[in-house]
Amino acid sequence: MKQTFYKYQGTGNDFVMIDNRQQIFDKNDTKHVAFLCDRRFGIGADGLILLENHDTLDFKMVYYNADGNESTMCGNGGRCLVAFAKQLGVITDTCSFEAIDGLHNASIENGIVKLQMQDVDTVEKYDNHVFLNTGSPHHVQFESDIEAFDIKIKGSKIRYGAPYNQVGTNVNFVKQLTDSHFKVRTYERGVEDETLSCGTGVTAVAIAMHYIGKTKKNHVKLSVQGGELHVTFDFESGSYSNVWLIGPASFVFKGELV
Ligand SMILES: N[C@H](CCC[C@H](N)C(=O)O)C(=O)O
Repeated sequence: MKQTFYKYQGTGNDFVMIDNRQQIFDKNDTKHVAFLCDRRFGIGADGLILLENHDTLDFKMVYYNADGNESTMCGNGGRCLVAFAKQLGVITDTCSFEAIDGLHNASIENGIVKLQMQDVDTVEKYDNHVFLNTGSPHHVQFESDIEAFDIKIKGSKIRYGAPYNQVGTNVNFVKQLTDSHFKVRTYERGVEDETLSCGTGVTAVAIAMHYIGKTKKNHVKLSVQGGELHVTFDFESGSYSNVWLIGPASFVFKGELV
């Protein structure tokens, strides 16, 4: 049976997108998801996203990492899914959808998607890093040689090491550029390599930098390998709310596998 696949990318974090409102995709076939994401034998992507119907909201998001396993929230994927839903005519310029971490509001204008992320009430500050969950788990630490260090070696060591171990975490390396602008490179769990951008990752970095006092701003710019993202938030009595991830989401390709 012919299946139509789309590809989108958000600041270089790329995804195979499937309109699964008819529920025809086999969600348990991990090998098939990994094949579709394979950059040599398949279509190639950091992850795969299903758009599904929802009883009360505009749609539902199901996210898989490139390793074929369903995973936690993908911020760039969520932004791309909003653009995909608009292309399909499921929405016009605003929407609300359900993802694995709950409800998300979003808007799209001129290819820029604003995605509301979950509130963050807990930020763990350690001597040399910060850990928090922005819909996916994120380890955040400074890296002075951010252009030239070996992210795959350093990132996988942290991702698989204690206390994260097999379940793991995403690992974000940060360099401060100004009082509200940071460079970020991310080693992503489930891709097991650097991605050109990580949406929940830059959201974690923005909040972590504010939490440890490296920025006093509540609008932070993050420069990633694949472009630029913005994160805005409110901070009150130790909690972060009204958190928004803002950036471009672009259609790349539509095709069929027979
Ligand atoms: N690899 C992540 C999920 C995707 C996160 C990233 N692509 C984003 O944009 O947030 C994890 O398994 O925790």
